[in-house]
Formats: sequence, C-alpha cells, structure tokens
Amino acid sequence: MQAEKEEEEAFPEEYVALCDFTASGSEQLGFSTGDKLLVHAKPSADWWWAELQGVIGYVPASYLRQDAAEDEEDTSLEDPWQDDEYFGSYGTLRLHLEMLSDRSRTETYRQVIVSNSASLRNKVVMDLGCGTGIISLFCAQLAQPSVVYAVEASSMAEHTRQLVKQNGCEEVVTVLQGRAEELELPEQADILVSEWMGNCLLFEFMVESVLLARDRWLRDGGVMWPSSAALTLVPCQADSYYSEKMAFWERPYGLDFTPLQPLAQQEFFTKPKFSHLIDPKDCLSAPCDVICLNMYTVQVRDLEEMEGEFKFCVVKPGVFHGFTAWFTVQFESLEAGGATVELDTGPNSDPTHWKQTLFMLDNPIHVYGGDSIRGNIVLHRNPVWRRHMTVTLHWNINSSSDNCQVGTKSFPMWR
Ligand SMILES: N=C(N)NCC[C@H]1O[C@@H](n2cnc3c(N)ncnc32)[C@H](O)[C@@H]1O
Repeated sequence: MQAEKEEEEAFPEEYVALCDFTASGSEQLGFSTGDKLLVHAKPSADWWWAELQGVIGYVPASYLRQDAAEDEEDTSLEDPWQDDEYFGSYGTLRLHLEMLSDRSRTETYRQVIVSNSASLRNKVVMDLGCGTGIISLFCAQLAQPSVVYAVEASSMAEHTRQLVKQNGCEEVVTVLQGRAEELELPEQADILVSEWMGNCLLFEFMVESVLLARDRWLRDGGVMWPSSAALTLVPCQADSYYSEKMAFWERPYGLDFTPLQPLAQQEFFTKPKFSHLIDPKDCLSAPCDVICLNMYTVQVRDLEEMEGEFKFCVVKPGVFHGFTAWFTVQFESLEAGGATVELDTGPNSDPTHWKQTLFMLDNPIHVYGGDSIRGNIVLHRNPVWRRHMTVTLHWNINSSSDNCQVGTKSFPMWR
C-alpha cells in the first residue's frame, strides 16, 4: 500500500523529448525534440502514458530523458554514440586480443590480401578502424600497395604507429588517428577495407562510418571489402540454455521455485544472448539469409529499419526454443572473374569470437517435421542510442498436427 501511495505521489514526472516522434495511432502522442512532457504512468518499460499541452497519449520511453529539476545543474545530453565509452573500450588490448585471437576472422582477411596481392600493387588502401593495424600490416607485408591509410579513432592508434615501425612498414602504412568520417585523407582510395561487423552483424553500427567513408573517400569504381554482407537466421532448439535458466526453478533441492519463472523469463529471455554457440543438430530447418547488404549501394538511411522475410520448413520433430542469428561477409576479387572470399560465422564454420546470437521465445513450442515457420525479422535502429537497435521477430507456425500458432517478440540490443 505504502509503495503504491509513494508511486502515485511520484507522478507526474517531467521528461524532455530527445528526438521527434510521429504518432501512428489515435492512442499515441506525437512530439518534437525538446518538448517537455508530463509522464503520468509507466504501464510498461517501452510505452508510457504522457501529456503534452493538455493532450494525452502513449509515448515511446526510449525517446525521453528525465528532465533535471530547475534548480539542479542541467546534465548535458549523453552522446548518442557513446563515443567515450566505445572508443575507450578499444583503447585497451582486451578487445583487440579477442579479435586477433579469432583465427577464422583474421586469416580470412589475410587470405583476401594474399589472393589479391598482384592487383593491390600501387593501389591506395584505406583500412577503416584498423585497431592494431593487422590488416594494414598484411597489405604492406604480402602485397605492394602504394600507400595504406590506417585509420583508428581510439588511443590504440599511438601503439599502432609503433607496430608499423617495429615491422618495417612505415614506408607504406600511414596511421591516422580520428573518426574516419571526420578526418581528412590526403587522397581518394582505390580500396576501402574494414572489419566493422558487430554481433548480429550490425550492433555498434560501425557500418555507418564505413558508408560515410565510402561516399567521401572511395574513388569511383573503387572496391569495398567486405563487398556484401548477409544476416542469417534459423529456428532452433536451445534445451541446455532453457534448462539452465528456466527449468532450473522447477525443483531446486526438492523445492518448488516456479513462482520465480516469470522473473527468469524477464531477466534471461528479454534480451538476445550474445556469444551463443549453437550445435548444428539444434537447427530445426535449413537457415535463411534474411537481410542482405550490398556495400556499394546500401545507404545510411537504410540502416534505420531493415526487414527480412523468412519461411522455414521444419526437418525434424523438436522443441522450438527460439531463433539463432549469425552473419557472412563476402570479399569480391580485384580481378574480374577471380574467386570471392567469404567469412562465415555460422555453426558449420570454425567458431569466431562473435559466435552466434540467440533469441529465446517466452515459451517453447513443440514442432514436427513438415511444419512451416513463416514470418519476418525487423531490425529497428534506436533513434536515440545510435549504436543500438531492437530486433523484432514475427512468426506463424503451420503444423499439420496442431492449428497454426502466431507469435511476436521484440528484443532490445541493448537500449
Ligand atoms: N565490431 C568491430 N569490428 N569493431 C572494430 C572496431 C575498431 O574500429 C575502430 N573504429 C570504429 N569506428 C571507427 C570510426 N568511425 N573511425 C575510426 N575508427 C573506428 C574502433 O576503435 C576499433 O578499433
């Protein structure tokens, strides 16, 4: 009782709009950046009941920031790119060690350089987000480009310069510290190479920087490495994960802890699980490429909302616990007709540091051979936190043994 009373007293709360929102329905309330809204209730984490100039409606919580009280100093708007935290994390060795230790990833980039070494002669290369400079050093060591501009925004750049000198590549490799989309390159590049992929392909949205650099620094007819990318999805079993996080509460030490299962679902199954290693036998159907990016034509505005359809035919009876996603990227040859090199981060290739991403349904569903699982996936980029997105899955199960089941679930990654 006391808590409810305190809660009522807390409302209304003053919030300020971080960006424009256009209502899509009579029950929603549209607003513009900077509007001050009065929040009267927070019925869910994502949608709040708010008022603006006497009009009431639902508003998306992620678009709002609590408004500092008049007498408190105004906290500056947090950087939507969270650059301090992001580039701070790349200023230490931990993530670079993880990426360099990923032999599948790193050897693929080396193979791209080796198999194109002749065509790289006298070319201008831009290595965007070079980190420790491994790709640039491969270029200088295994081919004869005229110059490689190794661009790195984090403080790692100082050490990268040292590695370039240490390996006798300073004649070819020039390290430029700064954000690629902000710094000046001395000339256009013939090849823009980058290892930009994040979990679920797009998390971190470093790809935006690659596209901006493409539009500004890649000469007409220049080559993008990767040239294309695909997000792949499969319906799957995840029995061990389900047992570990959900079934566990059924009979721990002979006691019934099932009242905690709704909490477990909220805590463990609301967000995607990164670094999931799916066993190929847990795939319930053949995988499907649901989103494909052509790195020459995709535009930054396309990244706001990407949608892909899928239709899976279940190949064996099992428990449909969720979907697993991974990605592949392709590197076209510099020579006409030359072989394309591919990096596949899926369950049938050598594991990479990304592994796969698991999206758990709230409740597992029994499926049988011949059932179809149709639907779509929507990647909705966070309008405020620009390195984040929400992944929404809609599915429709047609089963001979059961009437069709329809479901949908949205997974914040992370805000
Ligand atoms: N998911 C990944 N492939 N992350 C690799 C990111 C590497 O690129 C660097 N990086 C990311 N974005 C940028 C940018 N816009 N400009 C320069 N370096 C960048 C980052 O500091 C790290 O060394």
